[in-house]
Amino acid sequence: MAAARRLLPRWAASLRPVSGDGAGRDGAAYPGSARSAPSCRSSLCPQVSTASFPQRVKVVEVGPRDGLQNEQSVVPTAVKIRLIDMLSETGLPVIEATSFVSPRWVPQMADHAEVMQGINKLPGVSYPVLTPNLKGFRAAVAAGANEVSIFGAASELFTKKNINCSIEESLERFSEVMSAAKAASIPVRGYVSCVLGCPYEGKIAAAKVAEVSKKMYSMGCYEISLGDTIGIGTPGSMKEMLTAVMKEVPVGALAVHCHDTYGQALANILVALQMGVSVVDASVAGLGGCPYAQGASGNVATEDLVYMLNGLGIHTGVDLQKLMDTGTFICNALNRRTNSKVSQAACRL
Ligand SMILES: CC(C)(COP(=O)([O-])OP(=O)([O-])OC[C@H]1O[C@@H](n2cnc3c(N)ncnc32)[C@H](O)[C@@H]1OP(=O)([O-])[O-])[C@@H](O)C(=O)NCCC(=O)NCCSC(=O)C[C@@](C)(O)CC(=O)[O-]
Repeated sequence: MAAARRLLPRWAASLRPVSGDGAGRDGAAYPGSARSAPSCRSSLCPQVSTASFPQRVKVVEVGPRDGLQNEQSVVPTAVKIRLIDMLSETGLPVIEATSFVSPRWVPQMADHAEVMQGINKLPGVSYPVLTPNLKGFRAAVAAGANEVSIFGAASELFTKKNINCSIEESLERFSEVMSAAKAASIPVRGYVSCVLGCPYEGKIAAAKVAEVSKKMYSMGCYEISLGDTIGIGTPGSMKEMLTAVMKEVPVGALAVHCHDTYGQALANILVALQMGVSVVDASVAGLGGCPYAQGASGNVATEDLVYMLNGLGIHTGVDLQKLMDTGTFICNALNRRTNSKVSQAACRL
């Protein structure tokens, strides 16, 4: 594997995976204020062996980008800024803020510069943005971005629909972004979409996912986020795919990004955790989808992910109650019901 230098964001050192035997886990369920956050009553929890789980998980919040990019009506910039500012107060270490893509392709993200300039960036929190090419990268840096993500896919047809080029061409564009990012000392995250299935090609071979992931990692991405874009995977296909990818990319550099279309997201994440993955993407209130994967529902709700991790005694640093309040804020602003089962239950109980 090529030894490209990877620029790590500031928070990386404290959140690298710790393959654990369970000893020394602090068990602090809700760092900060727990207030009325729902607790995992042991009588209701399945008897899961936590022996192979990481002690800490870095939760990457993608709601402001992955969530809002798919909204039909225009979300006011002020609402996006408020959402990000509220998320910043929850203890999340990474909040994907927006994307510097063509406004003709994704009109919902056209206010990317205003969002980046309007948010209150807290120390210790990273606010990455998507940049598909050099043009997007330059605009992102001009708007104050200090971390970016490039986004490819393991499917030719999805790549064409999403960023209008082949996989090979996308990698060429990404290498231009990588060079510019390296010169500017900006860390780059890499997404690989359609890792468990494609809306246009159907099943995607795990070997293809491993190949694209390896190429993006070899370019210097510090982390590869494996996207089940249409949420079609199961714990079985997740295990098969991760087994292939982990032969090419160290598990410490992998994240999972699970949409919940088929209701499999948490189960798939659990398998990934058992296999040593310690970075998980999620979207507050389960907002979102992908404009180029019709019918795909949002990412796993961040509230549900944090609830599950709390129940496993895995540290995230995220305040679940503040997260639920943020979910309520954005759902009210969008006039929609939350997709978070935890928030729904908390309202009923
Ligand atoms: C990549 C392009 C731009 C190629 O689009 P293209 O049309 O092939 O680009 P082009 O280079 O031929 O340029 C055409 C026009 O776009 C402009 N342009 C070119 N680049 C940019 C830019 N960066 N920002 C703003 N404008 C740009 C460029 O200047 C030109 O403007 P014109 O001269 O016609 O006025 C386009 O396909 C695009 O913007 N796609 C957006 C894709 C997208 O945002 N998809 C959703 C995110 S991916 C996702 O959700 C999956 C993920 C990450 O969550 C993981 C998962 O779930 O699997």
